[in-house]
Amino acid sequence: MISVEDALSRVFTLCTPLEIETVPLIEAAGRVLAEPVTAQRDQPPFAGSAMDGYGVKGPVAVGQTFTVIGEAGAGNAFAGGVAEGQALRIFTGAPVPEGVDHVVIQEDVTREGDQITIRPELGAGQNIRPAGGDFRKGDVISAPRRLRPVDLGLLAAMNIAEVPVFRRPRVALIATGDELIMPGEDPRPDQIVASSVFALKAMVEAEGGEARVLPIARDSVEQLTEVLKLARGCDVIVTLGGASVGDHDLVAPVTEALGAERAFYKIAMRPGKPFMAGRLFDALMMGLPGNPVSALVCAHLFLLPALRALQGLGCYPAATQSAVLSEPVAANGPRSHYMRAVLEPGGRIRPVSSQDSALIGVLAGADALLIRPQHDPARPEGHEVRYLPL
Ligand SMILES: Nc1nc2c(c(=O)[nH]1)N[C@H]1C(S)=C(S)[C@@H](COP(=O)(O)OP(=O)(O)OC[C@H]3O[C@@H](n4cnc5c(N)ncnc54)[C@H](O)[C@@H]3O)O[C@H]1N2
Ligand code: MOO
Repeated sequence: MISVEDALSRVFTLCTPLEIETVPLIEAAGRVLAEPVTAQRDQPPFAGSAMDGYGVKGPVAVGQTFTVIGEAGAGNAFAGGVAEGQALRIFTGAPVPEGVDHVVIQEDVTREGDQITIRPELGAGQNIRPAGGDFRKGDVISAPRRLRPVDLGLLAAMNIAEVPVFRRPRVALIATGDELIMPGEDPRPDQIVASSVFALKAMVEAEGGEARVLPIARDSVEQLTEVLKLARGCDVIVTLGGASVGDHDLVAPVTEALGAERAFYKIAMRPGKPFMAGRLFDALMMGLPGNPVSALVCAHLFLLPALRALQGLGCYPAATQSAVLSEPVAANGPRSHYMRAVLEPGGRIRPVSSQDSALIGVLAGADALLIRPQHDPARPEGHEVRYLPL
């Protein structure tokens, strides 16, 4: 058995960033920017009013009067200039014309006809946003970068209509087992519902991948072979179950017969020991254990980091955080343990009582995986530990 760290670095050797494609900005949410892009204009592109009021030449004093000579609004610039003693009725977002260096908010003036008088409440601000105060033409957005909603807004403001992004990884998901049915079917007493594939599909999509759920492969060499062949053309092939040593655990022999090169099998971790990875049909192949918690823990630790690497985000383990134990934990054995745990107020963490890897209900009730390193000794309440947020 190899360590989680060793397994992950071997997974990364199987990951090369996918090719770059150009997509319209409107479709770029969550994609990974592949090349730096530069702003096409200054923002704001002109010095503009930050308030509704009157543009004048300062300094401005209480009691001073001005004659209103025109109006400027957002998208409707005032063509002329403003001289001393003159005022321009101006609205938020309007360009400030030549001669105006101060916008007095309308609450601070009294207006009669075309005359305004500055009231005693006069505030201190100039209320003018300088040109380029947000960003300048040529400013660079660096890559790689996962595009968040605010990044799309920024790119739009920079007048960038399409962006270079890494192609989405295509991920085939194959549940295996004679006992499995799909949700909504009428199960026999000895059958169970294929559950983890639904969670995995959502995880893959949340990480920017395109998930293809293939038909359930029954426990026969022919069936599993047929379904695996449907995964040709995908970047990642994920099987669920059939990874262990039982007579019906066919993933290793069948993928090998199809030409898979296995990078490793069995990890010193709990749950998830029978995890395997390698290459099949030019794709990254991952054989996840069947127990739902084992499958999903392996996906957090290996599949999601691999999807990030394929999208050009580099080779990094899943991000962890720290908390303190709210109760003591016993010594850990030779496999690192990813304990289902709940986070509590005050930065504390508590492992739940049942750690059976078949219990998806327990995993759904947890919000963290508390990480116990291999051979970690017993730890008291208050000890600082690392965890993976779920
Ligand atoms: N003699 C040994 N037996 C087992 C070992 C071992 O080292 N020696 N390892 C155990 C560990 S640890 C795990 S984890 C499991 C993993 O086994 P498989 O990957 O072969 O998984 P299956 O046997 O196919 O299924 C296990 C369990 O999970 C259920 N399952 C399968 N697929 C799904 C799915 N898509 N959704 C929901 N549930 C699923 C399946 O019905 C079984 O109950 O092996 C141990 N055995
Ligand atoms: O590795 Mo198994 O995943 O402990 O149940």
